[in-house]
Amino acid sequence: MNSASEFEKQVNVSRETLARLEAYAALLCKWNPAINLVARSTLDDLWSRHMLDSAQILSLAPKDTTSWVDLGSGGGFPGLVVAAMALETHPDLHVTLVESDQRKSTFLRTVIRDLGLNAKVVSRRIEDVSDIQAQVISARALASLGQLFDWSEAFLLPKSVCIFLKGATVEKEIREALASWSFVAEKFTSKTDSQATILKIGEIQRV
Ligand SMILES: C[S@@+](CC[C@H](N)C(=O)[O-])C[C@H]1O[C@@H](n2cnc3c(N)ncnc32)[C@H](O)[C@@H]1O
Repeated sequence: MNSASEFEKQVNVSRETLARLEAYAALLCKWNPAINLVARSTLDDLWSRHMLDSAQILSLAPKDTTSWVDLGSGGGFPGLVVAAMALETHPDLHVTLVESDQRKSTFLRTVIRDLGLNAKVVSRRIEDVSDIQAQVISARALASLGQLFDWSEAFLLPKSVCIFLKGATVEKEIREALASWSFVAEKFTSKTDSQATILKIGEIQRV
């Protein structure tokens, strides 16, 4: 899938949402040579590898979700895609993107401003943020599951869920995380990569 129209066939979005995502894609392609937001080799497949991969997680969030934190957002995946789609489906949802790289943060703020998204960027290291909690915490391509739990702990509310996009090592990561954490995980096969798993995790507690 290398175009917005193919994306549209897989995800039910309005014309306005698709136009927002196209504007985001155009900004990403413009900025990418300078600050390497995504691997250059994946740009030809932007709509599947990045847009659809990110889009598939919004429907996993509880319907009443109003607060979402995306850790290590990089070029905005999945957080910016969630924020762009949420304007249509979750109008009260606010997304916080935590990204320590200053140039990537500038890019993220530019997209948020240009697209009018209900989102903000916290340009600090995740481990230094202690004043933000959210109902959903997401991350993609950031760290092992155990490290993600360590980082997510400060952001958790009593009923928060974590939605993490994981690769082929997911079972090993779950086994290792169980040494320090108890949790209930639902697994979903990714629509974009049969080797990838989306974890929706609740009831997270340190043991
Ligand atoms: C491999 S990239 C993945 C980006 C994006 N989530 C994606 O899937 O395309 C990891 C991102 O996390 C950021 N990052 C890594 N460690 C971090 C930390 N401790 N605090 C904040 N950001 C961090 C990096 O700057 C980088 O942009």
